[in-house]
Amino acid sequence: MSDAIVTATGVEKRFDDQPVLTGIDLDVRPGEIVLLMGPNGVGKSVFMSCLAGSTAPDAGEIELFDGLTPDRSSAQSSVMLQGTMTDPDLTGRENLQFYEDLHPRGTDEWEALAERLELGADLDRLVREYSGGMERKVEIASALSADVPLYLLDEPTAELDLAMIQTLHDLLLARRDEGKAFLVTSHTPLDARIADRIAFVQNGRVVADGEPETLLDDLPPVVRVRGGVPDEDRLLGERAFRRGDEIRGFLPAEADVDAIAASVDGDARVELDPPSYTDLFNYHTYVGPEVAEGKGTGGRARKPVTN
Ligand SMILES: Nc1ncnc2c1ncn2[C@@H]1O[C@H](COP(=O)(O)OP(=O)(O)OP(=O)(O)O)[C@@H](O)[C@H]1O
Repeated sequence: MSDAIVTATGVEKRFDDQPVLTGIDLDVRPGEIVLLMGPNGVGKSVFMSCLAGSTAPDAGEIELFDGLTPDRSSAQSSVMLQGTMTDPDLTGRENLQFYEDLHPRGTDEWEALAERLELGADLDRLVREYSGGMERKVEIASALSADVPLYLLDEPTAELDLAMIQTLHDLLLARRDEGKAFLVTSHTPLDARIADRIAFVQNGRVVADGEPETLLDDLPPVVRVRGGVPDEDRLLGERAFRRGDEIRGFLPAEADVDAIAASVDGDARVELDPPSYTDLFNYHTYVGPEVAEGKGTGGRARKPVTN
């Protein structure tokens, strides 16, 4: 029997006959941080708003806690949906107080959270004067101030600087250790550091779901080439992932490092490298197992990330 507090099965959503979600399956259990990753526009926010009860799926089922629908469980979860939480004509403090009053389990913990997020000095300014990152901090402090077992956070680290991302990670990990559950959307590989599980969304469904270490172990070998350009067809996918004069790519099953070394200039260094979270993101977003198995052409979408 599952102890999941979020169970999504076959969730579908289309807009104007344009399919966005084509059958999302996902569970979240108490005391875990689940990261929902995928490139821009893949449907992460649409799925989150289905879980929040603000968008109705066209098909599939969503159960929260003991068989509740999203609209009947809103008191037990706290939701941060991008750009929908603040009133620009109120100050940061007024926005935070409003959320405390609005949410059935709202608390005044937003004051401490605002300090942690270094927003304290700006709390009495109008939100319309805030930067994108400051507005995001108000949304984060609002969502986390409710004392609930489940938090649904849509791209909380977007627009935060690296130090703030670390602070937010610390906040989430501390609550996770108290048994709280988080579903967090992201396209920042850095966020994988705090994930107990990562689910990758592609073409409207979850294409990989597992513990980060397991997902890393399941990747094809990663090869790093420095100071030379290998024949591109020696690496998986249409594109290798370039950063300066360094190229990273995934090794096809039939290839070996020596074959790649033979295809580059004499001075170039070719070596296997342990996979990073960025490699993991690139693989599930831009390459995919169908390419590794020789069933596709790769280059799923847009540009790979290199940080
Ligand atoms: N209300 C709507 N009406 C029509 N199309 C919509 C609506 N909401 C979302 N979409 C479309 O659904 C798709 C998925 O959008 P969504 O915001 O969920 O992507 P995302 O994965 O969260 O992307 P990002 O990482 O950029 O936030 C997009 O093509 C978007 O244009």
